[in-house]
Order: sequence, then structure tokens, then C-alpha cells
Amino acid sequence: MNGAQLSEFPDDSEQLGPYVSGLRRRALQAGELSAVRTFSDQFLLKFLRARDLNVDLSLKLLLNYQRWRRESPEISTCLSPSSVLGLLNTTYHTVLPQRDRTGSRVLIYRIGQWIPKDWSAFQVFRVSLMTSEIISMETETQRKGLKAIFDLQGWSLGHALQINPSLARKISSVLSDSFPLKVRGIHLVNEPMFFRPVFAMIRPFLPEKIRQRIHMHGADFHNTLSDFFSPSVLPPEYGGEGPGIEMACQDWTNKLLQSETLLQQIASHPTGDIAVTPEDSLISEERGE
Ligand SMILES: Cc1c(C)c2c(c(C)c1O)CC[C@@](C)(CCC[C@H](C)CCC[C@H](C)CCCC(C)C)O2
Repeated sequence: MNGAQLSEFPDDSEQLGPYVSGLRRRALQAGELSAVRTFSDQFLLKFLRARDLNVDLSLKLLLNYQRWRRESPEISTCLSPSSVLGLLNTTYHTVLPQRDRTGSRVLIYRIGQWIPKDWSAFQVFRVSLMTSEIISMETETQRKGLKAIFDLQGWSLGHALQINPSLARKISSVLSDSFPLKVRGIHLVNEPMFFRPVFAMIRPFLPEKIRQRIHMHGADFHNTLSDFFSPSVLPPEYGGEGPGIEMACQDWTNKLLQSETLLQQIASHPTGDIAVTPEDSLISEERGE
């Protein structure tokens, strides 16, 4: 049986058992995580499904996720939707209510709604991390991944100045091998000429597989975007017949706000696995043992 077929089994199925226990054993043996007592099945399955049940690759992803969180505390330790409510209320971001025809989640980021003097790149990044944590709990998203549309209308020098090489590295890491989500497509629309230098900072760190999934549509995107998304899914602003962008953004903002407690738990948990108590997973040095 291949990974895609195995991915279809439910969380508690017998067929997945050996993969879950295999990854758990390997993760607990790994030097960096030696003091962690355990991981939940649910948590391990996110990494297994993201890597089509390949235990070696899932372990690498799990370790990268832990390292990314540790090395990016400015982003990972504060996952509070209410702290960025002003940004969310500008209709900067949404996850569309409908999946695309392949089952992927569809995310929209309207970068021009972000006013760089009001919100730092770290705060903006946190929004993506919050959404990623929420959707990565969905079984269907674990199987079918996500596609993101970035509307770069209004991209300015002020935006570009916020993206330094260190942040570019963090962006490419989460896109490639540091977050348990399959990135099935990145679609840039309305990208101006002077977005190129920023993209040139991110691109070199991306594996070929992800590079090939990045599509630049330009200003005349209505026709080409519809090659990838059926009209019933997209908002009218993006050439579809789905719910309007404002409404969709409002709905997702509400969803994030409802997840405030959950997200804060994830942010403050030593491994991000909230299905186990912190005492069960805590790294002993941190507890002063
Ligand atoms: C798990 C996951 C995360 C966490 C994520 C994204 C995706 C697809 C994920 O799967 C995409 C957005 C990103 C990388 C956060 C970006 C935050 C910055 C500050 C936005 C600035 C604008 C970018 C210069 C626009 C182009 C980026 C693309 C080339 C990805 O966060």
C-alpha cells in the first residue's frame, strides 16, 4: 500500500498503528528530544500524513518543526488572534469555506491590506502560523494539503524593507520542511516588478518541488487562476462565484478568535502537542530536574 492510500485511513485505524508507534519510538530516541516523555497519536499523525507515512521523513519534519519553533520565538511564542485583531479586521486574510477540487484548503493573503508601519512582519507571520496550526488539525487537510493565493496589490518599499534575509529563511523553512502541512500551490497575483528582489531572497532556499508549485499570475490573473481553482470556490474579487472576500475574511477571523485558548496552549507548550499534558511531554532540563 502506498502513502497516499495509507493516509486515507482514520486516525485510530489498525493499519496506521505501526507507523505511529515507529515514529514515536524514533522521536523519543532522537537526541534533541530525549527528555520528552511522549507524543500523542494525533500529533504524530500530522507529521506522518504530511510525509505520506514515510517514518524517516516524518521524523526529520518533526525535528525541524521543533527547531523552527525554538529558533523563532518572536513568531511562535505568541499565537493570540486578539493581539492582531486590528490586522485581521482589515480583511488581510481568509481560509475559504470550500476546499478546491483536489480537497486542498485554499488560503488568501491580501498583502496590500497590511500597513507595515502598524504591524511588524513578525505579527503578520504569526497570523499564518495561527491558521496553519488550526488547519493542520483537520484530517482532510493533513491528507490534501493547502494552496495559498497571495494578492500583492499595494506591495511597497515599506513592505520590502521588513523582509530581511533572516526572515526570508524562516519563510522558506516553513514552506519546505518545518511545518506539518503539504504545500500544494503558491499563487501570486498582482505582483509588481519590485517584488522580484524579495522573491529572489526566498527562492534559493526552496527545494525544486516547491519552486515548481509557485505560480506568478500578474495583474491579468482572472483567466490563469481559473486553471487552478474552480469558480465555485473563489470569491468574486478573484474571478469566482463563492462568498465575497470581506465576508470570508470576517468568518475566518471569527474562527481564529474562537481558537484563542487553543492557540495560546500550542504556543506555550514545549513541543506543540497539546493532546498530552505539558508534564507528560516536558523536557526535564526545563523543569529543573
Ligand atoms: C505553514 C505555512 C506558513 C507558516 C506560512 C505559509 C504557508 C504556505 C505555510 O504552509 C505562507 C506564508 C508564511 C510563509 C508567512 C509569511 C509572512 C510574511 C511576513 C508575509 C510577507 C509577504 C511575503 C514576502 C509574500 C510572498 C511569500 C510567498 C513567496 C510564500 O507562512
